[in-house]
Amino acid sequence: MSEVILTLNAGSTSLKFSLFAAGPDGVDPTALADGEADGLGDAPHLKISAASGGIDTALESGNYEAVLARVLDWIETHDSGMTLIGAGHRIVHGGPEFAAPVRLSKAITRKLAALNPLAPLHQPHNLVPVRVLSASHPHLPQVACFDTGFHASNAPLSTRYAIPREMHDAGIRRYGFHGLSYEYIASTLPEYLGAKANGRVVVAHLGGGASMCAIREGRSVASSMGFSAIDGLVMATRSGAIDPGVLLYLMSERGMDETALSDLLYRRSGLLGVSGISGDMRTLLASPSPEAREAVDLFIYRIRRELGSLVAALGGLDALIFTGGIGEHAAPVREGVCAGAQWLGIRLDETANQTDGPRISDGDSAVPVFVIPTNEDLMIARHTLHVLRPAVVGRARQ
Ligand SMILES: Nc1ncnc2c1ncn2[C@@H]1O[C@H](COP(=O)(O)OP(=O)(O)O)[C@@H](O)[C@H]1O
Ligand SMILES: CC(=O)OP(=O)(O)O
Ligand SMILES: [Mg+2]
Repeated sequence: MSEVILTLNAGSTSLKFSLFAAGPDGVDPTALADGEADGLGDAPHLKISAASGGIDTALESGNYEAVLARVLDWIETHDSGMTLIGAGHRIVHGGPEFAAPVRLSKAITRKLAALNPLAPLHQPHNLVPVRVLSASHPHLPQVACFDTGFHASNAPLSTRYAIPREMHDAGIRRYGFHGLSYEYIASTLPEYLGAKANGRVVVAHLGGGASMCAIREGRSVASSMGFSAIDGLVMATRSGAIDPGVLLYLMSERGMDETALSDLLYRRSGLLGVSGISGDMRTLLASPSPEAREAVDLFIYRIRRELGSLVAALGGLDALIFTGGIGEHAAPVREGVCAGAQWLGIRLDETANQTDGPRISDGDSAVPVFVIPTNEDLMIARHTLHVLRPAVVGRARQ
């Protein structure tokens, strides 16, 4: 009978999940299965991949209750004898109060729901499976793992906006996101960098949401995202950094209110807004349209500039890492970034870049450049086990 952890990463139209066997103390949990329910808005579809046999099927209902029930049913009826001992959730925002992973209670879940306006594209969706599981499995321990948590090591100065102190004290400050991804990457650095793993590293997490993080001695020093997951780089449909004066102008001259601005900044901008075609990097790279080319060029240009800023925060650079769907698979994007980083002594190995690395810098490069696949789910499973371990061990002894 193997004890398993379910990890969940819920978005607006998709629910990604993985199952890990807990394993003995001190040993990494082992992946048993992973899956995704997508098209939850219109054409719900569930796919589970497992060595022991998965499923790939349309769903009658896209509501989270039905989807989660189906996943739990698969776990319970699967013949490998799995016992679910806990669920770990990616929760995008921990606000000023939560940085370390925490076992969820009703009171904590309510506090996290109060942060919904800070991450409207993520937080409300992240919390739906928490409530669904609390209702269907009231005794199953659930753990929240925060995307903001890894950046708790940022120096106070780097978290501050130049606004009145009272506002900073009320939580209006930089947080940073994609922390589970960065923490996982930081944990793999010794394998790729040896002694340099403790040095100054910039990681570019380039996916639907995109950000960059400066890491020193395995800890976050600064990030391109701030108070919300809009700041910094160009993203699939998010603008990234924008002069706040533009927003004031749109309010006064175009009568745009909070709802309209939120829709603009989160859903109609970024690669989609500039190209007018798509927010998907694969589509843009394959498109002959000049607007698609310009969107990709802007994406790359902003990464180059952010790289300079993060190198300044670190006082130098010992390694550059690409991760996330685009970072791991889009060779032309990495090529563009590295071509603009020659001033740092970076030299690309074009052949290695075409085959996604892992090492994509050549022998003459002053700074090694790697492609490292991220694994947010494993990071959630590690945290969840760490939080639950005393309870799990306690229960086993009863
Ligand atoms: N082979 C590829 N070439 C270029 N872009 C890719 C490739 N594979 C995936 N991507 C891009 O990765 C992005 C999704 O990244 P991912 O990290 O999976 O996103 P998210 O976690 O935000 O859902 C999409 O823009 C997709 O086009
Ligand atoms: C924080 C964030 O942008 O997350 P995602 O990349 O999943 O959209
Ligand atoms: Mg992601």
